[in-house]
Amino acid sequence: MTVTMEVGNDGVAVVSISNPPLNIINAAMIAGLKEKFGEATRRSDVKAIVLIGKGGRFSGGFDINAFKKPSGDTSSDEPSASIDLIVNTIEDCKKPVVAAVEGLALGGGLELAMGCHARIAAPKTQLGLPELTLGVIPGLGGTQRLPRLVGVSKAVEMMLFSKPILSEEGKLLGLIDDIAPSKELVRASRLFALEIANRCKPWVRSLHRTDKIGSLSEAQGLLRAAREQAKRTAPNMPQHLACLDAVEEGILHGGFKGLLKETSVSKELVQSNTTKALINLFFAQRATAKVPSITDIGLKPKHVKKVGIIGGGIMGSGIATSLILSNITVFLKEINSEYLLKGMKSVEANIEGLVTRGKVTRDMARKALSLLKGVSDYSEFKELDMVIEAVIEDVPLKQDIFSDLEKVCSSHCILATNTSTIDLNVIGEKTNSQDRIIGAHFFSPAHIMPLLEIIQTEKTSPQVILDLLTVGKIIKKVPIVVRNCTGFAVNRTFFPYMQAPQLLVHLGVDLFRVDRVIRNFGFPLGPFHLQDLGGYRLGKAAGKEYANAFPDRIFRSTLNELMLKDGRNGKSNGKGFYIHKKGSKPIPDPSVLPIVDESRKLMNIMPGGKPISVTDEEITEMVLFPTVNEACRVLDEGVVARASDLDVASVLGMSFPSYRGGLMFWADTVGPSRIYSSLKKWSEMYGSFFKPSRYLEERAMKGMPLSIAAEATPSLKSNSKLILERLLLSTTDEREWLSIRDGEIWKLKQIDNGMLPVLKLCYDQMQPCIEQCFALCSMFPKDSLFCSFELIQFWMAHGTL
Ligand SMILES: C[C@H](O)CC(=O)SCCNC(=O)CCNC(=O)[C@H](O)C(C)(C)COP(=O)(O)OP(=O)(O)OC[C@H]1O[C@@H](n2cnc3c(N)ncnc32)[C@H](O)[C@@H]1OP(=O)(O)O
Repeated sequence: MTVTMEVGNDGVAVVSISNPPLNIINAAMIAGLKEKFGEATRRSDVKAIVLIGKGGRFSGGFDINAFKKPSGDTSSDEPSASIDLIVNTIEDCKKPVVAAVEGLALGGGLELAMGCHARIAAPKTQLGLPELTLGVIPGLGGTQRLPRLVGVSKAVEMMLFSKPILSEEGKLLGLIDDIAPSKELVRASRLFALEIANRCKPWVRSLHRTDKIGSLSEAQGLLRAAREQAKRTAPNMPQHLACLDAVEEGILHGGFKGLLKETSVSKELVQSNTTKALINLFFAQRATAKVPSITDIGLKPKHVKKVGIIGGGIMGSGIATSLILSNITVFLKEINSEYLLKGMKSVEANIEGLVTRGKVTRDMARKALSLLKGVSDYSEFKELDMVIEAVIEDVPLKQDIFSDLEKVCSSHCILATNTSTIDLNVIGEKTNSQDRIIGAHFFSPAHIMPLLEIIQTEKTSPQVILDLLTVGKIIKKVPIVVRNCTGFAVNRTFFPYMQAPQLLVHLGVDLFRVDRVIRNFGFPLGPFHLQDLGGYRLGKAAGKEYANAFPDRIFRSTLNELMLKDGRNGKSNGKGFYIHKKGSKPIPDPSVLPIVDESRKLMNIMPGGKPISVTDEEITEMVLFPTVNEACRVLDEGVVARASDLDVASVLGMSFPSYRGGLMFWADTVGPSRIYSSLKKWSEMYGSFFKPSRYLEERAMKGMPLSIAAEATPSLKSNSKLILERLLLSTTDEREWLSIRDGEIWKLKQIDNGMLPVLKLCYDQMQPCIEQCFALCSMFPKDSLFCSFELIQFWMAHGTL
């Protein structure tokens, strides 16, 4: 990480920031910038300054790692930077400063540029303030300068939706002063800066501008409407309203007061659980791209240009839509011309829907549809790079298709299936191509849902996995690579989520209450409503698979069968637990209650024949703790590489509320021991459905978080910082941890399910002791990685073991 300065003969100092790959801003960079700007201001040969980001990307913003401070630590580098760096050093600089912006300027990156007196951008540069997606607000003056540069309405839209714009739009809005081709960018910026110095161009301090704010009543009207919208669309995200408050403060009392408000609000938000949860998701999502033994072994991804899709139903047409929108040619195959036409029309309707919602332009839609070819035989399949089978969940049918594909496709063609439950080894049983068979499990609707579950068998080749991962990235999905098992990672983890509500209802709880409670937790729909969407035929087929695979923990409900017998198949025929009418919101259907009663009688599991009495909190826990329990098994069996993959999968695949950080992150905030003891109690009361898994029991007994993967422990040997993080310190009555944050060691105590810092220690002093401790621990089995805090303190005091 460096900040350098070069002064040219023209008297322009070019200050460059470099912190590859994204020039992320941190404390060292802030110090470097202050130093170079100080030098440039002092030097008499410098007339003007140009600020650039090295490596073709101006800056991805402030270092998000700095937001991961332990609770209670209110120090932060960013607030002081807002005044010290952006106002005092850059905006109030005695020499004009021009930002030469290329590639991207996001968050703190754009805020840095907005502090300059002008901005020249390369074409197609992304400009945005995405901080709200992380639970914080722009903290380097963005809430004040963006409204002053582009107007309140556009600024609020850009911040609340966290959607970047391109430099071309930025120029129209006044955020960018000029556009110059990448090669000319620095030269154009130098000239612009000199023109300001020579007073040929205005010297603008954007914090002082008011011309774009409009009248007070107009601005307040806009903010009122934005607040109403934020309350509706982001009810559990405090940062949305906080951001609007900061904007309003600046409008009412001036930009500088606005900055102070922004700073104080930022400090508070950084401590919030929402921020911690969203930051967990940010890093979890990035981690999914790194697959051990796949992405780290030097393979190069193959270019996938032509893909065949077999089946033009909801899934097939959704997948086709995703691919053609990313410039991949699709051959959609159906068994006859009638079904083919239906499939093609479905793709067109998907694209039209995206155009209507402003997600895709007419031009993009036309181009995408030109890449879609309908076929009813395999004659074009020889040329394909990949085929994705998306037919109904019928084992013999899928086996026949794969056997045909092996014959008609070239030997390098990837053979993927979109099955959501069936074992891939069974699907490929009639072929000799197991090395190129892979699961590509999309979530419905496939052109909208962002998750792609990639399933590898023990025979799938790493190249094939890498190629599908790359396709996933190209079509803008978040791919998680998982191992083959019934239901794979996502559906398997969530099958108890669909079953527990059924069990609760048979214990006498009202089904609509269950849905309401789960919605209040943050899911967009309750589990019964979700079952309506999937349909009861699909539910029955999937239920059979789980009953075969996991007979020890299945709840065999009669309700599904009775629903089908009553002619209810959920949304598809308008009748389920809810009444579904086109164009109106589904409403609870009271006529389903006698069916529920009949099922209750048949199952007869209410203790003493009487409905149980449970609180809303217990309902949430009885639905979600079994889900966490299954996630523990998925983790324990190595179906996913790390717990954070399940956080991403739960949010993107199952709509688990993002502000809770994902299933495993949330489970760790609840605490494994609480989850374990509740499940144990319920398993004694209501049976083996609730029986705690071995993994959960182990973690609960050791007081360890669920999200530390078991296989992570041996690799700790090579990284003493990580060792420290993982060293669980057991004392007589509390759980205590050591944690390293920004080079400092914190002793944390578990209080009210949260980890609070109670002591700061010196890392350098502690390090040799920890290494000795680890050397000692490594002589024992993995499970004995425990040592007491008192013992470490003793070593520290005596300097030896
Ligand atoms: C005070 C301020 O107002 C507060 C802020 O500035 S908060 C930060 C605002 N900025 C953002 O939210 C941008 C976050 N980053 C992104 O969205 C994407 O990284 C991007 C669109 C910029 C680039 O995407 P892409 O090219 O796919 O690169 P991506 O793999 O995501 O990132 C590369 C590496 O940089 C890291 N990174 C990206 N942005 C980061 C940030 N702001 N802080 C710390 N690390 C960051 C990623 O974790 C990844 O690290 P890894 O290689 O160790 O996994």
